Amino acid sequence: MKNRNIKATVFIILLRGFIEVSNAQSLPSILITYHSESGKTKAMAEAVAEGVSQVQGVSYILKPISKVQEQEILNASAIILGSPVYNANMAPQVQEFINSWPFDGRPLKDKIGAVFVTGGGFSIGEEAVMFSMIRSMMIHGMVIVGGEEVEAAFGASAITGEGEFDGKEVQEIFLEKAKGLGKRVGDMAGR
Ligand SMILES: Cc1cc2nc3c(=O)[nH]c(=O)nc-3n(C[C@H](O)[C@H](O)[C@H](O)COP(=O)(O)O)c2cc1C
Repeated sequence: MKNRNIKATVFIILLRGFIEVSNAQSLPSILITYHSESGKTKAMAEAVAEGVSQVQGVSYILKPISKVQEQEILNASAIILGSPVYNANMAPQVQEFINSWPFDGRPLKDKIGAVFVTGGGFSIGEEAVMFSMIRSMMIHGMVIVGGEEVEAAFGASAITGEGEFDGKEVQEIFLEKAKGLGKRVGDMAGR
């Protein structure tokens, strides 16, 4: 009798573990990925992740583009991509990353896409870079989502090197835009 009880208990524990793992695997997964040399775009990526984490029923992966595996791109329901502005372009590493995305059969079609950037100054490339990344996502057939507020309509951006924003950590006003972007993408991916 005692043996039977032990077997039943072990079976229930294993079954619960199996159900938990299956649930975790079936949650929509959001890939938040970025390139960052001096930490500003990384700080925005972490704020995006904080926003996603406010949404129930979705999971996320947060990592630099250099660490992303192709399978993580294919598994993702949404990709939120961040770049610093370099001479009014996305960082070359981000362009290379996009160029590496699988295209045959359009496996990224209908995935959600969203972007965030950091740039040194106002109106010297941030919006151009957001649209550049958005355009590439659209070539893949992705569905683009902007931020929660009109101030992040095309994605979240932060100014990191001009006037009062120079020489500091990324300011809260910009991190809030990133959180809003993460939350909105999380909401959409969960639907
Ligand atoms: C080579 C280079 C070119 C840059 N060009 C621009 C630019 O055209 N416009 C802009 O707003 N900021 C420009 N910046 C500033 C960076 O975009 C800004 O410092 C950014 O926040 C850095 O992000 P990170 O800390 O994630 O590396 C440039 C920086 C570098 C290193």
